[in-house]
Amino acid sequence: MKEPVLVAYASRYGATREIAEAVARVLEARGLAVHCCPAEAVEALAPYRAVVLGSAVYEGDWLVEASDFVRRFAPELAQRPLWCFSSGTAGAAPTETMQGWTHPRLLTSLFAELQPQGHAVFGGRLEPRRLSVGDWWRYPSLRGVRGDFRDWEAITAWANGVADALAGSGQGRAALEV
Ligand SMILES: Cc1cc2nc3c(=O)[nH]c(=O)nc-3n(C[C@H](O)[C@H](O)[C@H](O)COP(=O)(O)O)c2cc1C
Repeated sequence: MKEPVLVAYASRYGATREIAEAVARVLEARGLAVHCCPAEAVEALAPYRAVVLGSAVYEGDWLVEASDFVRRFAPELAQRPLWCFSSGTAGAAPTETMQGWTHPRLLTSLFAELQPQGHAVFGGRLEPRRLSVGDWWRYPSLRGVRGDFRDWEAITAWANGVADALAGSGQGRAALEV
């Protein structure tokens, strides 16, 4: 059996974890061995043939667990096919911070260096009753924005694109964007 694909995620309230799990299920259904876990739990990339890394977006950036993952494993990530996805309310929320958000600010240079095969931005989930008091008060412009904006069809299609690329050349250079 080929080495597994790692699906690593950073998630504060579970929405991004569930997207990562859906991506992992699609890859598994396509016959790939997959390991899906929180980014901070990954100790080495040596066992993996490819990496899918997803993070929730908070105040315009990825969560620190995902940024740390990229910094910790930059040399190994440069040697493997890498796909990234972000989950946020961008597009669904009428706030300046979120509109037009596409890439994590702090990671722009690292993204240029690592050249992921694709970076998808998926709608996330924002349920005020789930938020910590800190998050609720820290981001007043979010008030009034609520709902589950995750598009499972788009997520499944993107994951199938990742599987296609891995099955095709073994490296999959095709850029996949949603
Ligand atoms: C305090 C706070 C800040 C947020 N900032 C952004 C943002 O800048 N851009 C965005 O698209 N979504 C933003 N969101 C929405 C979250 O990214 C979205 O709810 C995401 O799906 C949460 O994922 P999680 O449950 O995995 O943590 C923010 C949410 C909160 C509570």
